[in-house]
Amino acid sequence: MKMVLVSAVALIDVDGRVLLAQRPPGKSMAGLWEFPGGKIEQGETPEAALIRELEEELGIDTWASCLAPLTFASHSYDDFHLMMPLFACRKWNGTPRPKEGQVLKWVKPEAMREYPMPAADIPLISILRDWL
Ligand SMILES: Nc1nc2c([nH]c(=O)n2[C@@H]2O[C@H](COP(=O)(O)OP(=O)(O)OP(=O)(O)O)[C@@H](O)[C@H]2O)c(=O)[nH]1
Repeated sequence: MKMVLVSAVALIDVDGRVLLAQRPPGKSMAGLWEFPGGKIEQGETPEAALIRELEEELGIDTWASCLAPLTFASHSYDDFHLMMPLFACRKWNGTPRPKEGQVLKWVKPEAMREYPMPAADIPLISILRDWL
């Protein structure tokens, strides 16, 4: 099966809330809430992919030294297998703004179950809750 590498991040604010982004209509898995991030390009590190995606999607800057490996998702969808490292990040420059039509929401880990997420993300919720 095709292997897709995606790098994702739990951005955590001073109140311990996590940023979720709702996938816009027209995209695959539209309407589901996900962690910011995206596909890792050829020759790119997971950290570099995230730094690039955070600028493109949210207009914020962060650094590899602020990205702490937290856990990962390994999940088979119908047409591909997703391998997705999840980093945690508490420090960045700028205020996250939806640059690609997403809806953004800061969510307490205890409330994340109320936000429908992609199947791959479901096991990550309790890990994040226990860790925060
Ligand atoms: N960023 C992100 N992607 C996720 C999460 N969970 C999950 O299954 N994915 C999947 O990983 C892929 C992310 O790639 P992407 O963000 O570059 O997706 P895209 O919409 O540009 O491309 P696509 O339309 O081919 O899916 C998508 O298939 C997305 O559904 C998550 O929490 N964050």
